[in-house]
Amino acid sequence: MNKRQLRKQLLLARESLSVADLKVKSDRLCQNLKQAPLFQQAQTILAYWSHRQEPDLSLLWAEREVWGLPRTVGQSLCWHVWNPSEPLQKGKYGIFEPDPDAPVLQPQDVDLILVPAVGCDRQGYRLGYGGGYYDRLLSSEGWQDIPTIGIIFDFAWLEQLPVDEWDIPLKGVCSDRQFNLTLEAQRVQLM
Ligand SMILES: Nc1nc2c(c(=O)[nH]1)N(C=O)[C@@H](CNc1ccc(C(=O)N[C@@H](CCC(=O)O)C(=O)O)cc1)CN2
Ligand SMILES: Nc1ncnc2c1ncn2[C@@H]1O[C@H](COP(=O)(O)OP(=O)(O)OP(=O)(O)O)[C@@H](O)[C@H]1O
Repeated sequence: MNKRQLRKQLLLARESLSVADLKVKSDRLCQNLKQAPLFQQAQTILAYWSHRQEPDLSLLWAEREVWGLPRTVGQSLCWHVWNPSEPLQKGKYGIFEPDPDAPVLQPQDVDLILVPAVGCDRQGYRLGYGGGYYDRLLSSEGWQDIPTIGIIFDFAWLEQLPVDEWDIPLKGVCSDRQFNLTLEAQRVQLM
């Protein structure tokens, strides 16, 4: 299957989850993240506001006062400081975004990126909505060395995704069933 067909199939499966199932799975996923040393040791974490039944990270908001949320600006993502008590506004694609006047986060301010995904594979490759936003971000100056964790429900964790030359593998994946660093990330950490 190519990326477009896979995206369609995985989005359909995700959007068929019941509200109750979505909550149970999202809360389990948040618990798995909370237990990961990478999460515990990170100060400033970039997250996302759930869209189209993505795992809902709400259970995490109480864990930190400062988060980073993205705003799409042209072809890029701009990251703003967000405190969970602050309101968000609907942006392009209907996704909730932070106030454009909120302080901007630079890569040196960031310890961890929680990357929303439609699917991930064992090597950490990611399928997104097809905009290329995270691929462009993670290939740009300053952003390459920040740990990245793909966030998905377990059914979207596949053996192997089709890979394009611009795809950059994530360091790990977290689902409602497990948190896993890729073999490559584990190898680099051991060195
Ligand atoms: N919650 C959340 N916020 C996020 C992302 C995300 O994946 N999840 N993004 C991650 O990048 C950025 C937004 N990226 C998006 C990219 C494309 C579409 C979209 O709706 N695309 C069209 C057509 C795509 C196509 O060419 O096939 C569509 O799906 O109908 C939506 C969001 C920033 N914010
Ligand atoms: N580093 C990059 N520089 C320029 N263009 C890029 C880069 N990475 C990806 N793109 C462009 O983005 C488009 C979408 O890529 P892809 O289908 O892999 O997106 P995605 O990872 O699913 O989407 P998203 O990150 O928005 O969720 C591709 O057509 C590609 O041309």
